[in-house]
Amino acid sequence: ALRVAEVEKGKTPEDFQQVYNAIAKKIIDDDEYDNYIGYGPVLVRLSWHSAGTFDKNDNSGGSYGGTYRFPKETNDPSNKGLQNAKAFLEPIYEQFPWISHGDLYTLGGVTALQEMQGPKVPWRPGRVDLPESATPENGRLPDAENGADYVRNFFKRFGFTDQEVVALIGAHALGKTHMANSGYEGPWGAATNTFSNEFFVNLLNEQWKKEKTEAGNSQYNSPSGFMMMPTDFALKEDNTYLKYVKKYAENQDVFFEDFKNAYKKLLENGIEFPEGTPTIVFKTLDEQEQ
Ligand code: HEM
Ligand SMILES: Nc1cccc2nccn12
Repeated sequence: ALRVAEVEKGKTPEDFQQVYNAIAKKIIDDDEYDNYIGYGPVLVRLSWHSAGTFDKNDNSGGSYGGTYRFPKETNDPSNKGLQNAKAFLEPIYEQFPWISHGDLYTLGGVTALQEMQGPKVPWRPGRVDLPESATPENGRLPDAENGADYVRNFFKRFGFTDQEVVALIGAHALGKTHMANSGYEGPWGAATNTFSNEFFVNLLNEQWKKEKTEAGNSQYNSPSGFMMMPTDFALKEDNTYLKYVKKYAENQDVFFEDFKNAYKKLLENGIEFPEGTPTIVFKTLDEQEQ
C-alpha cells in the first residue's frame, strides 16, 4: 500500500526541534541506564527495528505506520530489550501528543545519533499512525546466527547495496548485546555511547576467538573485551563486504557520510514525501545556546 507523508497539522521544523531537544535532554538526565551507557544506543536500535520490518515487494511494514506501538510488534522476540526505549519515549509522546509514532521512533534515533557525535541526518516528518491491523507479522528482523549470504539476501528486501549494508551495521559501534535479550553478551567495559568507525577498526585489528555463549549462540571474542556476532564477523569474511569494511576503518568521514545516507534511506523506505515536505537538519543541544 502507498504510504504518503502528511506533516502533522500546523507543525513547523521548530516544533520538531523542540521534540529533538526534549529527547536530547532526557538522554542527559537518564544517564544511568545500562550501567551508564545511557539510552542513546537503544534509541538508535528502536528506530532501526521500527523501519526494519519494511518489505519493498508489497510496501508493507517500515517506519510509516508506527505499528511498533502495538503488542504484537513490541513483543516480537527480535525486539527484546527495546521496551526500555519505548518507555523512555512515552513521556516525550505525552509532552507532544500531536506527533505520530512513526515520526517519534525515527526522530528518537536521529536525536540519539547526533547527540552521540554521529553525523547530521536530514529528517522528514509526516509518517501517519496506521491501525493495529497494519502490524506486520513477527520474524521480519534479521537473525545474527548467520553468514554473509544470509546478510546480503536479507537486505535485498529493502533494496540496499552491499555498501549500504556494511555502513548500516557500523551502528554496532554503539551500545552492547545483552544475554537476556539476544543470547549474546558484550562488549565488556568497551561499550560506547559515542558514534565512530571503531566497529570496523576492531573487526580488522582485534584477535578473534569463536566461542559458544551460554544461550548456545556463537560469538567472536577478543582479549581486550570486544565481541562480534556471526553476522558482524561475516563482513570481513566476504570479499565484497571486506572492501567497505577496510574503507570505513581507514576513513571515519567517509563512513559517516555513507552511514548518514543509508540510515536516512532506511528510515524513509517506502514513504512518498510530497513536494513541500520540509527536510530538517536538527541542531544539537551544543549548537543551541542552552
Ligand atoms: C544483520 C543485521 C543485524 C543484526 C543481525 C543485528 C542484531 C543485533 C543484536 C542481536 C543486538 C543485541 C541486542 C541486545 O542483546 O540487547 C544488536 C544490538 C544493536 N544493534 Fe543491531 N543488528 C543488525 C543491524 C543493525 C542496524 C542496521 C542498526 C542500526 C542502523 C543496528 C543497531 C544496533 C544497536 C545500536 C545495538 C545496541 C543496542 C543496545 O546497546 O541496547 N543493528 N543488534
Ligand atoms: N556494541 C555492539 C552492539 C551490537 C552488536 C555488536 N557487535 C559488535 C559490537 N556490538
